[in-house]
Amino acid sequence: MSASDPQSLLKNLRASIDNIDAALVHMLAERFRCTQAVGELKATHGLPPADPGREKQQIERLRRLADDAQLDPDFAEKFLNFIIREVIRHHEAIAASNGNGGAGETRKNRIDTETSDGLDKGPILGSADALPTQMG
Ligand SMILES: O=C(O)C(=O)C[C@]1(C(=O)O)C=C[C@@H](O)C=C1
Repeated sequence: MSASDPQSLLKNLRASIDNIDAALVHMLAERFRCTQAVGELKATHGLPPADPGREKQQIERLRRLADDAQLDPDFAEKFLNFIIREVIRHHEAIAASNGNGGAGETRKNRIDTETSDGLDKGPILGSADALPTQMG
C-alpha cells in the first residue's frame, strides 16, 4: 500500500480529524471552566444569567471571523448560540442553588425588593431552596 492509496489517505485524514476533535473538547472544557466562574460571579452579585448585548457583539465578531476563515457564518452563529444556551442553563442553575431565584430574577427585580430605607427584603420569589436545580 502506497501513501496515496484511498485507504491510506482516509486514515491520515481521520487522524487529523481525531486530533481536531480532541482540541475542540479541550477548548470547550476550558471555555466552560471560565463560564462556570462567570456564573458564580453573576449569581453572587445578583446579575442576570444572560447578557443579550454581549451575545450580539460575540455573534457579529464570530461571523466576521468565520467569513475570513471560509467557514459558513450561519453555521458559526448557530454553533455559538448552541453553546451560549447551555452556558445560560448552567448560570440559571447556579443562581437557583445560590438562592437567587434562578432564571427569572434579574438585578432589576432585586433592586425592586428594596425598602424605602434601602434595605433589601430579599428575593421576591421567596425561598429559592424549594427550586429544583436545572443541571443535567
Ligand atoms: O459574558 C457573559 O456575561 C457570560 O455569561 C458568558 C456568555 C458566553 O457563554 O459567552 C454566556 C451568556 C451571556 O448571555 C453572554 C455570554
